[in-house]
Amino acid sequence: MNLTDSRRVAIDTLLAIDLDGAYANLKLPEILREARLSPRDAAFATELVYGTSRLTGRYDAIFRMITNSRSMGDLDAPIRAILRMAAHDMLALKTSPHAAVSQAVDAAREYCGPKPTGFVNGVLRTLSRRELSEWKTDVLAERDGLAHWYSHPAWLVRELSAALAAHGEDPGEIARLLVANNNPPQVDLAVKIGDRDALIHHLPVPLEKTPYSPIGLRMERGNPGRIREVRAGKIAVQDEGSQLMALLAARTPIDGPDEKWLDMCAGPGGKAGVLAAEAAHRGADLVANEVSPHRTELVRGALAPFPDVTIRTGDGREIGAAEPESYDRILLDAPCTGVGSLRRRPEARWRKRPSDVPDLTALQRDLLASAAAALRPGGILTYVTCSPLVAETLTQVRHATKALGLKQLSAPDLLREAIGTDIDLPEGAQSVQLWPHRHGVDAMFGAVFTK
Ligand SMILES: C[S@@+](CC[C@H](N)C(=O)[O-])C[C@H]1O[C@@H](n2cnc3c(N)ncnc32)[C@H](O)[C@@H]1O
Repeated sequence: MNLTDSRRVAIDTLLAIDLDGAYANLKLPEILREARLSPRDAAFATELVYGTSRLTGRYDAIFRMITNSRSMGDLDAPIRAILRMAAHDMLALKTSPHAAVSQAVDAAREYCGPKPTGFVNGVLRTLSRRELSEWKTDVLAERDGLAHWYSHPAWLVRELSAALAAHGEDPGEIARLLVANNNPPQVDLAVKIGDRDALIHHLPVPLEKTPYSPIGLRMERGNPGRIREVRAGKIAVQDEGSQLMALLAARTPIDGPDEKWLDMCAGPGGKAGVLAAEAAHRGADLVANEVSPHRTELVRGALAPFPDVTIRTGDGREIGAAEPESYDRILLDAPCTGVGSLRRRPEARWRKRPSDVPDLTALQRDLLASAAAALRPGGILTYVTCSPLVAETLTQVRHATKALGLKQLSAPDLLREAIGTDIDLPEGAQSVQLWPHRHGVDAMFGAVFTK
């Protein structure tokens, strides 16, 4: 049996991710376009790429056991990709060991010549002799076994456990969180223009209402691009957690005028779309600001149905000084590690470093100071991250109240009262921290302040 086209596509994509820092969601479609696979083979290649990328840490731990601690980094890149893919083929997709091993050996020969075929064959045969549950017991018993088995960097597991505890959750839930990070998310849609209850019956794919967001629809399967309203920008693909944060920013009641709104870090324009729809209903003017020119163009695309929004490129850190006390309502959806949305980006967790955090938290602090200065007294500032890490969330809230003198409002109460969302959150929490394993959404954080 020759190497199948779907496995060749998977190996090429895994190599590009490993060697060139490619993103699976961009590279795979490019390679699939050239390969012209049948829809079924394309789906198989997609599962191989995404599944292998998500569970790389688990498979590497098993290979270290089989090879007496030989590091995967010492192997040639194609052999690394082939072994990981074959492990996923066998252990997760339940391809027969005979077929999976023979495909891997063919692949090794095609990519690297005959020399490594014996090694690949031997390692995979050893892997196939034990059940998944037996490997699990052994890997979990290792130091950092939880991180290895659930395929996350060990530092990140420590940070996520600390975040669960700090946000009032049970840190014993960490394994459930890691499992949820390894499950591909459903597709959520936000209805920006139109009535969700009327639309749900007229759209060409089966949809349900999201459990928490009053503007959300959920698709378990299918291609949102088939929906005309999605192509027209009236409905947008957006995680339900992000929808809730945008609604929190838009609907928190305010004393006095409510006319000038700012989205300080708007790219690529997801939450700005929700804000624009709300601003249009309520006669407010929205400024959508973004530092990166390329991402400003994405905002322009996302806001095409809302021509009244002012879209501009600029550094949010300068707005406070340039436009002091000018805005009634500000959303600061801050640049962050993004470790709350690991479900979406299978390779992302391996690219984050603990050393990324201090630069980001410094930027977040500067943006918060600028937002606080740009807010008029009595205005509303909503601080959001797609990360639950303590340094990016609760530490920044403390900074906002202690150093910047902002007053925090209860975001859980506001979710209930202003958005009508009854969501299970820890008793006494003042901020909202959502979790994939608890709420089925990205781990978004939101805190609301006034000054
Ligand atoms: C978390 S993303 C925002 C996501 C967006 N609100 C949405 O819902 O689609 C953070 C954005 O902040 C931008 N950014 C980073 N530094 C900035 C700065 N100094 N001023 C303004 N925007 C900045 C990044 O380019 C990125 O687009």
